[in-house]
Amino acid sequence: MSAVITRLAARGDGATDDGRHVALAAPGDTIADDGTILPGPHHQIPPCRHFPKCGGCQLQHIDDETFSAFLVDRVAGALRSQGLALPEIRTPHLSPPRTRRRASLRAERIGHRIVLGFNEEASHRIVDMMECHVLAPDLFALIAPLRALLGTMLDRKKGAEVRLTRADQGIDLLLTGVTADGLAASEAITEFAQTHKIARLALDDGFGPQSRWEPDAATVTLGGVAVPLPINGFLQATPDGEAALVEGVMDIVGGAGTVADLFAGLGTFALPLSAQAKVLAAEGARDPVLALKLAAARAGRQIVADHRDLFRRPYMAKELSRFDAVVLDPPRAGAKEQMGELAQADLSRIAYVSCNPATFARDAAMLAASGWRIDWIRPIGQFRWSTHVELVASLSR
Ligand SMILES: C[S@@+](CC[C@H](N)C(=O)[O-])C[C@H]1O[C@@H](n2cnc3c(N)ncnc32)[C@H](O)[C@@H]1O
Repeated sequence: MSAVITRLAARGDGATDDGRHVALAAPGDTIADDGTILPGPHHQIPPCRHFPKCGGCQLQHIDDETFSAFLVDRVAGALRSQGLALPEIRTPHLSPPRTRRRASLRAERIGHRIVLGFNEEASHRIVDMMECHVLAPDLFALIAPLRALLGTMLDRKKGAEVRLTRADQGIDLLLTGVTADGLAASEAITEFAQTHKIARLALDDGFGPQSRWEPDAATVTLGGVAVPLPINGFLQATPDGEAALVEGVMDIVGGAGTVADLFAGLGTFALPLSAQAKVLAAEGARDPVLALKLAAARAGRQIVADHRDLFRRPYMAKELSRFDAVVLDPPRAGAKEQMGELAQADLSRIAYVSCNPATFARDAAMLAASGWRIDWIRPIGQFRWSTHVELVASLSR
């Protein structure tokens, strides 16, 4: 019996109403008796030759309308599984193709060749990247030259990791698992960095990252303030994704006079907020806290940066009650340890930014049990064509 795909499952497989999962099928496709996928109106031709082998994208075979619906479904499904009523779910933001400004790639020597790219889907094998429809052009332009550079420093037995992040001054590169001893290696690094106008090139051979090239201190501008960019510092994946998240957060807590920004990183939200409000920015990693402190002081922004592990030492309800509003943007694990105190705080507004709908829904259910309600949620598809879903949510009481 042929069957029709009616939705996408969480991992991106097409699913029928009777629970059959079919890889690479889109909603509206028909599955013939012999398993052939007969494309429907939402099935598009994947733009990249590496799809579906490359683990960077799982959903290039669906159109944007279906990708948006997938993001909404993932958020709604997570809320339902916690028994939460569905709030208004706003139209998702989708990052356009070729806008990703940070990426973590793998490299390996195979025979005389250096292969460099994302891992294959569910595998340790690397897809040697010849084109990419998600990386921004300035990041992709470095792929071929990086193969040549890695050829001079990659050990035959070991793989390497290549992290690229766009700083204000150019691309910030971190190469992990390579050795570059001796004059020839140093000269190769300098020549590469000069030729490609690299902002910083750091190497980590197992003893921590060491900067080998940084003619001007690398910075990233957040909320109009240049912040020193730590090696391997966290930035939202795309500039437009960051803007959509900041817009959502400002919408929720914009008028507040005092705001606590929990899991603040380099100040993606704290810095724009500090143009009008006094901000407490709490963050568990030392380097971003120091960077934000320095940048805020130089710019005369009213930010107190607190180096604090919010899993082990969450803020107490009494401390949070001093603020008009709270912004939180925890890692994928969510912020369970902080929720009990947050739920009890004398506050009326929370902006919750999440990179994991499941932990967001769990945390929101803890808030809902104390009388908080979710006003609206906007899914954010920063990782275009991937199953990675982010969101910004407004909670109040
Ligand atoms: C998703 S990032 C968000 C950073 C920032 N809000 C932004 O948008 O750029 C999560 C942040 O939480 C921090 N973090 C992770 N575990 C933490 C903990 N236990 N306590 C405090 N911060 C933590 C990470 O270092 C990271 O900066």
